[in-house]
Amino acid sequence: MVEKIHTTLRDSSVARWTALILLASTMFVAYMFIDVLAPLSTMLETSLKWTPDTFGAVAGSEYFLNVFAFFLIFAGIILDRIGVRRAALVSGFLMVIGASIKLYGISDYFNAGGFGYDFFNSFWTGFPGSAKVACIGFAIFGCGVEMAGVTVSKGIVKWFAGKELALAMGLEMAIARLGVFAVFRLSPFLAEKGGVTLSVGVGTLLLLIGLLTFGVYFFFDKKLDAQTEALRAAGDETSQEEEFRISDLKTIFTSKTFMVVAGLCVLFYSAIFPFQKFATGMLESRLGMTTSEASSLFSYFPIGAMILTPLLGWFIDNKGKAASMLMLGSLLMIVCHLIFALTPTESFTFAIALTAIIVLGVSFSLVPASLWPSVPKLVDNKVLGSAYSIIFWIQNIGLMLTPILIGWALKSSNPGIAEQIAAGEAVKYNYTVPMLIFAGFGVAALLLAFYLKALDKKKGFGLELPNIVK
Ligand SMILES: NCCCC[C@H](N)C(=O)NCC(=O)O
Repeated sequence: MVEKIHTTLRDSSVARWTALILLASTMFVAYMFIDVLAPLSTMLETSLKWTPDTFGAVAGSEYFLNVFAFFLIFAGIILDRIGVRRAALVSGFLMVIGASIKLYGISDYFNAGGFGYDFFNSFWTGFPGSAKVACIGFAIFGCGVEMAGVTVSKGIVKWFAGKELALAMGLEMAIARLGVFAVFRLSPFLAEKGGVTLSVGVGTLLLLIGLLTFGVYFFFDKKLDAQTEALRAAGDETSQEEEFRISDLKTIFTSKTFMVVAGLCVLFYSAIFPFQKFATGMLESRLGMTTSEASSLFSYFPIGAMILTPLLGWFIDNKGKAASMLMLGSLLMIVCHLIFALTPTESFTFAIALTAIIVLGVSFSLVPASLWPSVPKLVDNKVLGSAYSIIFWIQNIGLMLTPILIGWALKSSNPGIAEQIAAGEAVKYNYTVPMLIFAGFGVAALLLAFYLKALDKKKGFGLELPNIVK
């Protein structure tokens, strides 16, 4: 007799949380790689001649193909068509390939005249060949990491919809933040031992392990799909999933509320991720610290977010209030960036810097914890992958342009400093203008958060309501 299945892996909490850990482990190493060079801006300026604008351009290159080649939009469509497990593998491969190219660009072998060195240094000579190769690699890595982000979000909805969705998303982000903490501690340590190549080399190796973790997830996902299919065939699962059509994308682009959420996302994140790239340099300059000390101090930023994001996720699952949290998160961000920008040097102590970093970490948990689980309330499940990828795409435009803008603003507001550093003088950049720009993004995000709350009240999407259906 064939046993009839009434439940799926989704109904087992052990299986559900194991699937989450597998997905989140890859994001842990991916987020490590994103910021592997972030604490090393000073070292890169002396070893590879990367001035702040070069450093900013390399940081922004992560998003280049996603934005200009519309890769992220395709990634969402591909995801909605081929499903979570296959998209996870594609994204994992892209990350490993891109990271390997970036590693080659900054390697001693390349910079001692290795393959391609002459070619990459033969044009646009103001931008080092090492930075050009690093940009190509980071742009490919960027396709992988953003596709992984969309895939993991859809994967979590697949396993946790109607259950602990915001908590699961919060935990996934917490694990990713732990990766940022780890890299701010590990990268300067490794760079001191074996140069920037060792830091990036270890990051690349970890990504390979992340690809294997996605490989293990593949089998979990396959089993869940087989069980869900069996339930459908037996008639226990009533709602047959509708097929995704490209024309469905129109519903996303024409949703005003969705576009407001996307606007808020780009403004908020433009003042967070690009800030991470410049924070070590800013703290070195403002507190007169070494790279390693400044990087260790900044590592508390993701730690605050790591602890709070799952707790806030739990709160949103059970009590709601996501739209209000978006407002509070934007407000806290403005205050912190203004502290970095405007506190006079004599008052900008270690304690003030640490407090502002921790409060910024709180802001960095309030917004992601409330923003990402709100997306399924705004769009149909069949276009969810595309919806996440469109938000990420809009966000990526900001993440690409902001480091370029900040690098340029830093150089322009400090005339002559790059030349003095190149000549070996111990001078520091002044970060006031870049920090004011970050605060400006926060102000715009706050205004949109107010508007979103009003829209939700009028249209009733339930952004302030709990996720758990009792
Ligand atoms: N360089 C940052 C990559 C992560 C961007 C990604 N699109 C995202 O927003 N993830 C959610 C998060 O809060 O980390």
